[in-house]
Amino acid sequence: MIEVRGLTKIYGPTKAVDDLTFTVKPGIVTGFLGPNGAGKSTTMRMILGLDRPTSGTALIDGKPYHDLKQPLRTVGALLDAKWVHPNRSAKAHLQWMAASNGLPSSRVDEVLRLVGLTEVAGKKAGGFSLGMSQRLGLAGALLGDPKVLLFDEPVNGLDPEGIVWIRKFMQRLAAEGRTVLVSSHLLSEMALTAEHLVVIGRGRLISDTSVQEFVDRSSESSVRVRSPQLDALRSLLTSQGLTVREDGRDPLDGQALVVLDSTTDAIGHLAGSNGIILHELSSQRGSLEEAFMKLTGDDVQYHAAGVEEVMGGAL
Ligand SMILES: Nc1ncnc2c1ncn2[C@@H]1O[C@H](COP(=O)(O)OP(=O)(O)OP(=O)(O)O)[C@@H](O)[C@H]1O
Repeated sequence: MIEVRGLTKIYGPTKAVDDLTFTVKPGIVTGFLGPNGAGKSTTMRMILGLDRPTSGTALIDGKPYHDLKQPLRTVGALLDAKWVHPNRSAKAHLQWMAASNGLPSSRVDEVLRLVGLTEVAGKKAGGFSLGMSQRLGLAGALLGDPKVLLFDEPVNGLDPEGIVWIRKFMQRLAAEGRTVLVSSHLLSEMALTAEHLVVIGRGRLISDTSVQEFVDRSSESSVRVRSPQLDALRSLLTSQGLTVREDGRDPLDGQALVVLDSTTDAIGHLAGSNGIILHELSSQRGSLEEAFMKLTGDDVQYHAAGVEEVMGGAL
């Protein structure tokens, strides 16, 4: 379990992390989401004792990182996959890590197998692709068989196959009962990976809910209906106080209506009990990224304002 309480970090004029409070529970993947510069890395660094908080606390299994007796046995982290010595083999790198942390060298072969690097264990890590480097980083994080894992943007720059692999791997680690915190600036990726979401913007907490709740709450939901009795349907819906929009986007389908803030169940019942035939009844959702941008819009540190300024200047 990770407990963050009133965590704050100030760098000169910048409040990188601003009074953050949240808990990361075991058994599920928790996504740590925010636009670039929101303070995700700084928060993770403070949890891992790499940065000192200006105020507040970050506890791992009830203790600050520096009070952990054998940190690598409690918490593993993947912050920057490229910090490996380029001339060392993957195996030598892990053996060095194990030796310097008092972990048995027998664990090295085990973690190489877990991340699927056994075949290339003797190769120099400097020649590894990003995907292989990420796997090596994961192997390092798992050396001490820790119950708590932190990953900072682990899928950044990976190809689709690498992304799916990492996603499944993190879910497996959580299913084993571990606490898994993964940062990302992509909601769509987190929606597929995590069960719970901690969302921040400009260092502040925006939301701390299940992924489902976050998606339901933040994306506009509407229902698209087609009917041979469109006029009767429109009158019925508006008589119920529903907001209805014409949707002519598919001329081959004929005319359709879009009903805002309602459900397919409610409209199906209403049409059925009034004897109106429906040819289509489908729920529509705004894209997740749209929802995320709407929610964090005011909190994005570097707005695309530059673009408007350039455009404005050109006009
Ligand atoms: N060592 C530092 N000195 C000064 N400012 C810093 C330092 N580290 C981070 N910051 C600032 O703190 C803010 C948060 O940065 P942080 O890297 O934690 O964000 P992030 O959410 O991880 O974003 P990204 O995905 O871009 O890394 C930014 O404004 C950043 O410029």
